[in-house]
Amino acid sequence: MAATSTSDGVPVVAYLGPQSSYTHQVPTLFHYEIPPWATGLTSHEMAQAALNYFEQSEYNYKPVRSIEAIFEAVQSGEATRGVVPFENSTNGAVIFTLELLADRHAWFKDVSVCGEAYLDVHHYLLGRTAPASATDSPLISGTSTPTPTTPAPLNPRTKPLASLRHVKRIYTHPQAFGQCEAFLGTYLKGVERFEVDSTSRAAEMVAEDTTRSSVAIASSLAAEIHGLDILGESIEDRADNTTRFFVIRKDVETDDDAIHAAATAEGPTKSLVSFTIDHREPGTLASALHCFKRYNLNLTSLNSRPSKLRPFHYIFFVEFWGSRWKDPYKEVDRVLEDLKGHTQSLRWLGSWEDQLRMKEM
Ligand SMILES: O=C(O)C(=O)C[C@]1(C(=O)O)C=C[C@@H](O)C=C1
Repeated sequence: MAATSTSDGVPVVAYLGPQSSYTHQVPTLFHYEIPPWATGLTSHEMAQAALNYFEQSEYNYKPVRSIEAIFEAVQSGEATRGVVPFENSTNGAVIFTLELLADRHAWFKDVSVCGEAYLDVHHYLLGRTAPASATDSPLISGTSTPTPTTPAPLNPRTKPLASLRHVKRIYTHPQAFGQCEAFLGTYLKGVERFEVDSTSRAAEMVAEDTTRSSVAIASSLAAEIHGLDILGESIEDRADNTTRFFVIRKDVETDDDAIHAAATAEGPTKSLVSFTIDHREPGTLASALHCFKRYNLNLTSLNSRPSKLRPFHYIFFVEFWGSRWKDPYKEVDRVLEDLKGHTQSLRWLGSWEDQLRMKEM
């Protein structure tokens, strides 16, 4: 990772703490790609190896409390890079990150996206096994019963590994709840849910719960770190559950080395922009999007958040093929120029190597 250094000369990477969150397990924390020592390891083995690797590595890893704190650490210069979740293949966009990228008050005006990473996410149900009297009761069947409101309920992919009858509270990150609905709806229906800042924080809280009646949805690594029992494994709704993370940094526009590296890199690229439009006129959004078609720049994602300028007015986020730093035919340059004529506000939010297309090469 080419990085400017912090005052002691060691680059700092901010992630969602405490240790063992999924942002902590992103391979990007090493070199933007899976390191050679991790080839062939399962994600759990890789995460374990990663923790050991952190000790001797040339980066300082800084766990922070929230996604917002990752942006703050990068904007203030406290961290050289930050790793934030952007979207999940089952549960969609991570709105906390979109909200921060919307940056309505220009608090993070120097922050941009400089990389991405995809991580297979397998969730575990962590807690304490039930006292003997409760474990005596049989486990429930594992098939959801159709009801008038849910005529075709999702069936979970796995069964609990132990009785869950003693469970009174479930803790996790809101994104993880959305990825495990079938398991929760079948085995923990009606149990009170508490949203916390990260899956690893959820595991930490459950480990501190002396009543032993709460559970966390977190990684297998979190079970190990917090000494929790695994009450369910691979409880995500879909086996192909994947989260895409962004790597963020500050001041790329004045980093000649980074720009040179991006300009000479061979892989496919992607960029992200945000804009607002006056969408009271028919066709304004279509005209803005048509700019990308004019320069043959494929769109890969479209998101929106309320602009908060007036009700039902939006900030749109558009991701597309191409890089501001590797733009021999000036398509990205020209699309950014053309967009100015179709938007009220416009911000380029980064260009980076497209890891999805890299895998296909
Ligand atoms: O809580 C964590 O462990 C995170 O890294 C956050 C996060 C997310 O926000 O998407 C990351 C991956 C999973 O999709 C669930 C939670």
